[in-house]
Amino acid sequence: MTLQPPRTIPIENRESKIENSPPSRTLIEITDLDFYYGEKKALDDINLRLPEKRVTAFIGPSGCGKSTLLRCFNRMNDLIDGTAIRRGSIKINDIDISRPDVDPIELRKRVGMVFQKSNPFPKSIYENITYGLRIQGINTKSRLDEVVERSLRGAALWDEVKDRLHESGLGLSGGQQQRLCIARAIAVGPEIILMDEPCSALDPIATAKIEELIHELKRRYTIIIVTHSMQQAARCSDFTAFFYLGRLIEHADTRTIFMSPSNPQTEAYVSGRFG
Ligand SMILES: Nc1ncnc2c1ncn2[C@@H]1O[C@H](COP(=O)(O)OP(=O)(O)OP(=O)(O)O)[C@@H](O)[C@H]1O
Repeated sequence: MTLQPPRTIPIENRESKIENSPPSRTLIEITDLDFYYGEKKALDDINLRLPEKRVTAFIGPSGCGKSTLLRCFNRMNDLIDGTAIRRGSIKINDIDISRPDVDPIELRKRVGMVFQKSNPFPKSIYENITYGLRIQGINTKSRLDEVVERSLRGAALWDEVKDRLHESGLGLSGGQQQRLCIARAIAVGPEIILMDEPCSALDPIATAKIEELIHELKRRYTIIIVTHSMQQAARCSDFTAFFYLGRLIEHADTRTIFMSPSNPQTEAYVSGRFG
């Protein structure tokens, strides 16, 4: 007897039942977006609306443009020479984020990012969290203490580190470092948190903690997560967008994408037949 891989990912036990949640307004609106690296088109005619205080997963095979689109939301691609949105727009709260009067530094405070590999600064846990506030000129100890505690609690890390706040962030485990990076993003008061394969370097226990945290964070933040793990998308997202060769193939609530996708390419990908 040959064991076949499951054709669909079981999502019956997910706590996140969007069917029972009130509808959420659109926070990010992407219209007719074409994005280029030099002469290479990496995103082709993307139209997508992402709801506030929900988790949206971006899935698709390597090179399909997931990270590129993620980096458009906080204009991180501006840091790469030769990149350009040549057509279309991205609006957050109805404001086109490419407008010349939108300051990318301000934008990145509102749209925080957590990367594949955790990247704490080589500083104490306390300094990691307060760094963004200090460069804004906030130096009052009581205020910084308050933000440190709130951010670490928000990232489910406070109990593990409250007695070693002045030790190096680099002394934490991989999973703790990733939660420290989430706390650092939270500290500057974002609305949106982008996560680019945040668990790909973590073991299953650390991954489960981050997924649990994502579930908590969506009460206050809009989360977009790029993941190669179909199980992770099924477990922790409310909506899923499937990309292929720079195009958005299908976007729907996660249950629909995994249980009854309308596009045959989506079906083939989520059932593990390609990718
Ligand atoms: N800095 C860059 N310069 C030129 N081309 C790039 C750059 N970054 C990405 N690309 C190209 O853009 C396309 C989309 O890449 P992107 O990294 O967004 O895909 P992805 O779906 O996130 O892939 P992966 O799952 O492997 O991370 C690919 O063809 C890639 O080679």
